[in-house]
Amino acid sequence: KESEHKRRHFKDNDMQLKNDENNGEDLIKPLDESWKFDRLFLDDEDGDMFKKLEEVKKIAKKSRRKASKHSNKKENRSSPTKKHHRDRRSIKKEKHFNTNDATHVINDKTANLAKSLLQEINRAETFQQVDEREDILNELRRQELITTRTEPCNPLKKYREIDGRCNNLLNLEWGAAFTCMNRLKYPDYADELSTPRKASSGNELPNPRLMSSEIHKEANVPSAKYTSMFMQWGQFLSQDLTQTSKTTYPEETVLGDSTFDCCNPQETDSECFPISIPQSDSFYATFSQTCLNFRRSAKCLKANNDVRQQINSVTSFIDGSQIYGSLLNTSYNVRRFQHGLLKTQMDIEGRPLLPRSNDAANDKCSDIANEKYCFQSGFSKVNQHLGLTSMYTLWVREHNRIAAILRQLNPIWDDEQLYQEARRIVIAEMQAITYNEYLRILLGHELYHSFKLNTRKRGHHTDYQVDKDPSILNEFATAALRYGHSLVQRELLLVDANLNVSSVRLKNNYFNPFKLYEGVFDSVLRGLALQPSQSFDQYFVEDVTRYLYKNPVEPHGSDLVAINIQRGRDHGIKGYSSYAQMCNGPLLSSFDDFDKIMPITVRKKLQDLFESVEDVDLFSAGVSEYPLPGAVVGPTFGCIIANQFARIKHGDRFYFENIMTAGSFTKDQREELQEVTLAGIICANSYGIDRIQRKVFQPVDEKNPVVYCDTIKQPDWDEWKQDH
Ligand code: HEM
Ligand SMILES: [Ca+2]
Repeated sequence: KESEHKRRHFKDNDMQLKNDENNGEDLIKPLDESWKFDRLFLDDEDGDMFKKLEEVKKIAKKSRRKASKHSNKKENRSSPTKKHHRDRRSIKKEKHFNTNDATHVINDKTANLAKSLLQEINRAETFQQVDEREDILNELRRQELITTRTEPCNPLKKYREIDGRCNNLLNLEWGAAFTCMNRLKYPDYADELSTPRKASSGNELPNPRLMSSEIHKEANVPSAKYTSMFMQWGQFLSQDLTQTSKTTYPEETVLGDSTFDCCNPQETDSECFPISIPQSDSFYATFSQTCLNFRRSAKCLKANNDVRQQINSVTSFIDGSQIYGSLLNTSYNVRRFQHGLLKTQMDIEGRPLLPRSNDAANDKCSDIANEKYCFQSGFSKVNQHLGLTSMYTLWVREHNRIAAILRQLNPIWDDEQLYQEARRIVIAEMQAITYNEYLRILLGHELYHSFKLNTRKRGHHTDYQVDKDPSILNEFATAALRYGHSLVQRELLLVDANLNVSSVRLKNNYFNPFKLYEGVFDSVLRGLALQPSQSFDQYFVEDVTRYLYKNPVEPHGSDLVAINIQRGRDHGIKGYSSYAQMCNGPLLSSFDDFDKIMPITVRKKLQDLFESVEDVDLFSAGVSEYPLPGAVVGPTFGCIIANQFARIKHGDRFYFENIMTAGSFTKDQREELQEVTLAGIICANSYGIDRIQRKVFQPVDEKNPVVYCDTIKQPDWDEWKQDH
């Protein structure tokens, strides 16, 4: 009787999805209350655990079969060539849009966004099947890194798996580390399967370094609206969500980037895809530099067909994986295994820092000869620059602070329970800051609300939606979220307790986090909160376009903008116009249409460089769009970003505002967490900061004055006393 009951649920859900497809109005339609996977288990607490696991497996199998049937159909329909023609035809058919600026572009938006989100739910199935080819799994097992993979999921477990598996109990690998990225649009490879995108005529696309130096020039335009803390949160968050793997195996990801010198003519690696520097280049030519190193992202072995996909080596969820790691062995490396704490070491003032790198000889950062050690965390880029390393430090401190509070409240909890409970709280705090503070500013009112990204205040909750695929979208990782590169400043300010200011130039300090040992943590955070970031626009600072990762013995570095453009082509990301159309409806059928969305100067350059409107790279045009009203980004990046954050909110079984799931907080706990702010976290974890503005992503002004830390609300941790 019970299984019949469950079957009925599944059937209902099929119908529900069909209805959803016909309904373009409601963006994310809540499914019927009875259709809550966790509830099937939670309602029946005495049931036999083994039977439940069997049930989960059966259901997962069934859904895979369904997905594969579905995807076969889809594949036929969207074979690259047919799809190509369809796109062309529809571009011709649609009307020109007759608006004057980005404000009007979104008028028609809600219905279109809704449609695109629903279409993607189907696409997700095409790209995200779990392929259990034994040879691949064996290879992964051999690496002995993905240890949790062979264990069955426990649907009642209160804590997330480190590798993100078992979050979605119907699709166990959705959002897990080391799975294929998802996509909004079918990839556009020159050979339709794998080779980097070319112009629609078959010719080469414009040179990425030329585009960078012509369109994305160096310019210093500080923002009046957001601080460097906003930039820093964006980068920190991006490292929780996505890291495209350069290698097929997890253990090589740290070193993968620079082990091949693709500019060396002797290098025969087939994955090399170097960027040539035009002879006319006014900067690199002075150093007789003719090439920038670039190696293609690895092909995802789990993809279910021959069309190349890329690998996300971290968990797609906001789950603190940059702190805790995305693989079990990384997570063990950073734990102290005592009182639930993470490992730390002390600065000269006796304040906690991240632990020492556990591979100083090979981390390409530590200077062992001079006894200077870089830091270790859950993610390999932690040492990239001082602002980033400080943000990581803040969160390791926060974890240990919470673990200590919990231990006081519940002295009987052991290391594992303290670690997991502190981790669960820290993740909730990161989610609260992201949805409540960060996205509100990034996306502006329209997109933020239409994608239901708001965190609800007191008394409210969210419902998990098992049909939402949280996996990171390639377009989000490879173009839209890289919007943040436009916000990066040349220098990082250090502001001491007496407001004396000094600065550290980015280009001279890549992978040079040693100042933290001297006790600059507080000064870095004050600097991030007080300094404006660069504006979001087509311009970038030279510290990233000429000196990226410059090492002390070289006069120049690489060019991040050229790399972003090349990366888009490497991943077969379609041209900008197809995303602009998907997001906003209006068609960009001639270059003149661009004038409504971005500066004329940019349009003219694009027109000079590109043969055809549909060839323009997504990253390049996306960063050039005018911002939406009240937002940082423009309509196309905004829509891709909102879409992704909707997926990892509604499609995360452990999202902190969910009720009726294995990992749900109590109502009172949830309400405490809903009010967490980054200002509060900074106050609680820095020894010398006693005042700060409440909204740290926005500059200090009359509406956002500097206030004393003790006036900033902190959660009431008594709610976590076990028998409370
Ligand atoms: C000083 C600041 C920053 C530096 C030096 C930096 C540098 C880099 C580099 C070198 C890459 C790899 C590029 C490639 O090989 O394709 C990258 C990727 C990326 N960056 Fe940044 N970045 C910075 C800030 C930011 C910010 C503020 C954001 C977002 C708000 C951001 C978002 C991303 C994303 C989403 C990726 C792609 C990750 C992936 O999936 O592989 N970055 N960045
Ligand atoms: Ca993550």
